[in-house]
Amino acid sequence: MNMPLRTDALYAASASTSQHRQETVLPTATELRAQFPAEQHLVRAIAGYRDQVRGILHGEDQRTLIVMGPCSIHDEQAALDYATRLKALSDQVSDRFLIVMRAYLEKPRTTVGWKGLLYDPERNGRGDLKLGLERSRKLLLALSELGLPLATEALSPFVMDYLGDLISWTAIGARTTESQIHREMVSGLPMPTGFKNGTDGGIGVATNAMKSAAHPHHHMGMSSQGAPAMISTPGNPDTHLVLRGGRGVTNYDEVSIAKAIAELEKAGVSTSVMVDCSHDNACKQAERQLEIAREVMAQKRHGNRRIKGLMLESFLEPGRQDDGASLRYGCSITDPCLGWSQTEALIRSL
Ligand SMILES: O=C[C@H](O)[C@H](O)COP(=O)(O)O
Ligand SMILES: C=C(OP(=O)(O)O)C(=O)O
Repeated sequence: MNMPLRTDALYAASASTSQHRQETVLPTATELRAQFPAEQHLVRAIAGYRDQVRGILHGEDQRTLIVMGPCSIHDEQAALDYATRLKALSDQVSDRFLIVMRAYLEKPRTTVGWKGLLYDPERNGRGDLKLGLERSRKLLLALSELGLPLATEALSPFVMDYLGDLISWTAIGARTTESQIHREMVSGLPMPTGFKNGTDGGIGVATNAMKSAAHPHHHMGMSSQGAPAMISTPGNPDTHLVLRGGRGVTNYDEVSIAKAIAELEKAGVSTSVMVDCSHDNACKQAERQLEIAREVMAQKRHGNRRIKGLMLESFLEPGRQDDGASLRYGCSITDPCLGWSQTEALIRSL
C-alpha cells in the first residue's frame, strides 16, 4: 500500500491536520497498461467493434446497437458469468443486433454512495483506487477475451487513460453532460460516445455537448506518464444523444423522440438516437424496460431510422439489493436490473 502524502502549502491554513487533504500516489496509465497489457488480437478486435458501432450510428449498418449489462459491477465473477451468457446470446442475434456489454466501474451519485469497483473495490468506504484500477483493468481484459465489446460511463477525466483502450462505446452521464471537462475529454476519446439528456430531461445540454466534443480543445490534464500536461484533442465526430427521461418524465414515446430529433436537427448535430430503457424512462422499475424496449423497436420497425440503439440494465438476478454482509449473487447493488431470463426472452422477442 502506498503511504498517504500530506499536501502542505495549499492546505496549511486548515485548523487541524485531520482536515488536511491527503494524496496517495497511483501508478501512471502507462504503468498500469504495461502491467496488464491488451494483446494485439484484442486491440484489433476493439478497433473493429468501434467501427461497427460507428457503422450503425452513421446508417451504414442497419442493425440495432444494444448496450446492456449491470448497472454497476461489484463482483467480478458475477460479471464474467453474465458476460459468458451474453456472448452466447449475442452470437445468436448478431445479424440484427450489435450487443455491447455495460462494464460500468464508476458510478455518479446524486449525493453520496458507493462509487463503483474502481474507487472502492472492497466496498468498505475507505477507497482504494490502486486496487480498483488493477481489478478494473484485469476484469475488462477478461471480459474482452470472451469476445464482447464493452461500454462504460466515463466519469473521472483521468480514468479513460487507464482503461479506455478496452472500451468500444462510452457514455457521458446525465449528471455530467453539461460539464466542460467531460466534453473536452470526449473530444479526445477514440470511440463513439453517447451523451445522456440532463437529469431534468433537457436535451439542450446534450446538443451543446455534442457540438463542443466535436471540436478540438486544449485543456489541463495528466500525461500518460503522470505529469501535468496540456492535452490537445482533435474532436470526436461520433457522438449521439441518449434519451433517459428526466424528473419522472419519460422520453421514449414517438412524440418525445420526434421532438428530440427536431432539436438535434436544429442544432446541426447527429440525429442518431439511443433510448435508455432504464433510469427515468423506467422510473427505476426494472421490468418497465421490457415494454419500453418493445415500444421503441416498434417505432424503429415502423420507419424511424434515427433510432440506432437501446440501453438496458440487466444482470443475472432481477431487482436490486442493499449492499451488506450477505449478498444475492448476480444481483445489482445500485439500480434495479432485469434478471437473465427476462433479458434473454426480451432480446429474442425483439
Ligand atoms: O445508474 C445509477 C444511478 O441512477 C446513478 O448512479 C445515481 O444513483 P443515486 O441517485 O442512487 O446516487
Ligand atoms: C448513471 C447512469 O445513467 P444516468 O446518467 O442516465 O443517470 C447509468 O447509465 O448508469
